[in-house]
Amino acid sequence: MKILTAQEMSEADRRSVEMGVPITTLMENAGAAVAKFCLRHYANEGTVVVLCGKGNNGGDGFVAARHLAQAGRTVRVVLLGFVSDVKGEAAAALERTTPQPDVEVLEAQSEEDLEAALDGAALIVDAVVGTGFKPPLRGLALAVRDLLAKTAVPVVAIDLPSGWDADSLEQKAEAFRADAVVTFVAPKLAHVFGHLTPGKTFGPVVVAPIGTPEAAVVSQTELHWAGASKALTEVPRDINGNKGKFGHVLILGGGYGKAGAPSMASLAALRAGAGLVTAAVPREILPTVASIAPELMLEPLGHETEGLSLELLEEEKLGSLLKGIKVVGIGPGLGQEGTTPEFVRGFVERVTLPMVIDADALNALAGHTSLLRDVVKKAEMAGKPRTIVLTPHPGEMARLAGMTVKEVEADRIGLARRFATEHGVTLVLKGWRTLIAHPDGRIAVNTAGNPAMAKGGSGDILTGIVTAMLGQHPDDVARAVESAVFLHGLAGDFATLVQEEHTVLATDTVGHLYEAFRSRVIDADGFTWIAGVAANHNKEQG
Ligand SMILES: NC(=O)C1=CN([C@@H]2O[C@H](COP(=O)(O)OP(=O)(O)OC[C@H]3O[C@@H](n4cnc5c(N)ncnc54)[C@H](O)[C@@H]3O)[C@@H](O)[C@H]2O)[C@@H](O)CC1
Ligand SMILES: [K+]
Repeated sequence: MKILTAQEMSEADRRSVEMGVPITTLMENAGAAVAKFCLRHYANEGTVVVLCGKGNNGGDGFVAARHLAQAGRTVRVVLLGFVSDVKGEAAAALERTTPQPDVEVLEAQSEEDLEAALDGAALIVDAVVGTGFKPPLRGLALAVRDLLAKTAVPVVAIDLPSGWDADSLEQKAEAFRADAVVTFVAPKLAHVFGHLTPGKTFGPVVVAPIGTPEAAVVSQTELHWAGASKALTEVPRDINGNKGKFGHVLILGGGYGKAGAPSMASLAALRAGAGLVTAAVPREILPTVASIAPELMLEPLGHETEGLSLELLEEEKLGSLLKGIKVVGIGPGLGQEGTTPEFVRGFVERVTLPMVIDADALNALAGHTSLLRDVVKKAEMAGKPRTIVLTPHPGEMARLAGMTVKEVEADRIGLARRFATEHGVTLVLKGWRTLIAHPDGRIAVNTAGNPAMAKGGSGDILTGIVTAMLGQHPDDVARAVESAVFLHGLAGDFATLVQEEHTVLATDTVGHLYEAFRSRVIDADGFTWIAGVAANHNKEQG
């Protein structure tokens, strides 16, 4: 599912018309979708107040009002202006709505009018402005924003909360409050980079199909939504699958006082469906790591104090370590003692298995990233392309790229794309939002996860999940990595729903992976949930 700019959205509208789907149809489908969402997710009694602007966003509101009235709701349409100001498609939609007996239409001219109109509302639909927003918010819309801020009545925004700039990567506080957003055709940048309620887990942001032909949707942003790749995990596992088929993966990590990281990565790899997981860790911490799960197999590495010895890179030692292994996750808790960094570089050079490089293994590559480009090129020449996935947080990215964290955060999309394409690797750049940049330059944006996950261990379990997904889907690297990142965030969302943002531990998140796998991003109405999947799943489960 592509992520569009407002410009690309209006071009999609234009192409739709050229392809025989008129705006009237799009508006009718849009309004009907909004009404369906409201009827399914919000209380089914009390007055629905539909706040309408004079443009087509308002037009969607008129259509939604008609459907809500036909479903038996008492509906109050509040126009910010005069009916005579409404033109074109929106005016036609208003015509189709006004004969409804239970739809009253008020023309609001002042804050008092608005206050009176909102009185007694059980649900508010924000159809004031959508992609036609020209900042800054002005006139009566300002009064509406302030009134909505003072009420707790649920607000469903059509297309965008009014005051959101569709193309913005972060939202300004001037926008209308919204508890849910129903947008159309595809998410816009604001839907995946903004967040409804700053500091709280997402409200629902859903994408409704409205009949726009697929061919009409063209995007130059080269950005798409990572959640669509979850479909990869929704294919029932092969009934005559076996441990080997689902991949035997190796987690290589651990060091002095860092038994937890490889333990968590291994546990997460098991929970994410790997057939077999072996943890290769220094001898001293082996019993501790083994205690995380009896299902885990162990391989002793050298001694933690002097770091990993280069002898481990010898042919037969490496051969026996990697016997039967499909994918390696290297780095959790590895440390940087002694020869460890040199070991990591030697490992990346010699081992051609798909690998996920995280944490201290990433630090070992800082200043040596040309090694990545070289080994990828060498493998390509040999006709056996290599799969290398890096999973840096901004600090590790800064060291890898030789920049400051501030510089990394200043242009996350550009940097991720450049690094991935220049080195021929898949780069998972963690943060808000986590980006998955593929070697071909395409970038997926993850919209699952929440601040509760900014805690020790979160990265280790992501490494485990990515490693396990690659082991199960070696021929679909892009979607294996995208689904792993999305499932990781989704599990964190489920954990936060039953706990609280301060208390969730990385191992709790692992414990909620089953809900993440079980949930669906497309609901019974055909709406795609860009955000709010966890809450909706729990609601649907009743
Ligand atoms: N494929 C799609 O996305 C479709 C889009 N449609 C709707 O059409 C909308 C776009 O319609 P328009 O282009 O007519 O524009 P909008 O309706 O989004 O915005 C124009 C209206 O917003 C007001 N406005 C603009 N900036 C403002 C500001 N800073 N402060 C206060 N008021 C402001 C204008 O006065 C005008 O009333 C979309 O958001 C969507 O809801 C649907 O009708 C059908 C298809
Ligand atoms: K709106």
